[in-house]
Amino acid sequence: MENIIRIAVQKSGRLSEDSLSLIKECGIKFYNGTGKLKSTSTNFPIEFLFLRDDDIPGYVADGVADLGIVGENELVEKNKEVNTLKKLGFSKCRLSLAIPKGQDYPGLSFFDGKSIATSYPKILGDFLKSKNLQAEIHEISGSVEIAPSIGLAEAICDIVSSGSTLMMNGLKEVEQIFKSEAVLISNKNLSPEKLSIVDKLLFRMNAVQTGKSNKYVLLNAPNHSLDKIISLIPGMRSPTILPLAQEGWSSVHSVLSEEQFWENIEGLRAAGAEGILVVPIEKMVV
Ligand SMILES: Nc1ncnc2c1ncn2[C@@H]1O[C@H](COP(=O)(O)OP(=O)(O)OP(=O)(O)O)[C@@H](O)[C@H]1O
Ligand SMILES: O=P(O)(O)OC[C@H]1O[C@H](OP(=O)(O)OP(=O)(O)O)[C@H](O)[C@@H]1O
Ligand SMILES: [Mg+2]
Repeated sequence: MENIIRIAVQKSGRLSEDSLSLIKECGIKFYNGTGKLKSTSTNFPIEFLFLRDDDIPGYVADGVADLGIVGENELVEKNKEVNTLKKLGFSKCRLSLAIPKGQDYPGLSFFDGKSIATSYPKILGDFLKSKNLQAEIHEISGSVEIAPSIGLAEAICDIVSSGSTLMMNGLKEVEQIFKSEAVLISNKNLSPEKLSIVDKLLFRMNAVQTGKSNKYVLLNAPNHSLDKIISLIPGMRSPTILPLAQEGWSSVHSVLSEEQFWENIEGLRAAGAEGILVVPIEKMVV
């Protein structure tokens, strides 16, 4: 079917919730009851396939799905020919080398001649090669952190986020070899009809992302400091200035990134701004 796109998302796991929230925030409605592996939106030409994340790059490369949401770690590991359309800013983690807590770590030479358990043999293999290290890679599909304690390997290479899984298993992180976040990928040969639907989806995703990274700021300021305040929070085109009922004061409305807000808050207060409100933005089209 040409007038509908198929997107592959993780069925259940670390990517699922944020992937589905993003799609819902784009105003796309669908049903995803437990156990249902396929679903069609009721208000956007998109069909969902709920899959294991390992299979998503391959399905998108083969054209079974037109789009997919997957971690960069899985994408690079599977080494499939797809386009990466967008970083999505969630499921941020890293792939790291870790060793038993009590071991001395002299640097990367530690791994020469050692055995390393991992679910990411390609990324690890490429890293070892780039450092001219010879190590034996033991590929296992999960619970990698257990490997050293059961004598399967002397070190591991696995996903780390907070580091608590490593700590609970008596390991310490010694090298970060890859940084990852969720990305939107697409098949390389989409028809013009499908590309036009993908463009509409990207437009919505950009509006959601831009909205999230910006804030709507309202404050009261004495009129004599308006020039200073406008220079600190210039906004999209320029701030809105409305007179307050009290003579000599104005309300200033502007849009700025959260970082800009924190960078400028002292300056705003020093210029006499008060009653400062910071409001989240749901969608923003620039
Ligand atoms: N602790 C974490 N914090 C943040 N992101 C993570 C974390 N663990 C994994 N991820 C990211 O989420 C992706 C999916 O992780 P998950 O643990 O759900 O995978 P899985 O167990 O292989 O799932 P599946 O059953 O779909 O194969 C990973 O490939 C990685 O990109
Ligand atoms: O540094 P941390 O915050 O502890 O996160 C890292 C852990 O998270 C992931 O597993 P997950 O909990 O998703 O379970 P899984 O083994 O089922 O993939 C990953 O495989 C690590 O084991
Ligand atoms: Mg998986």
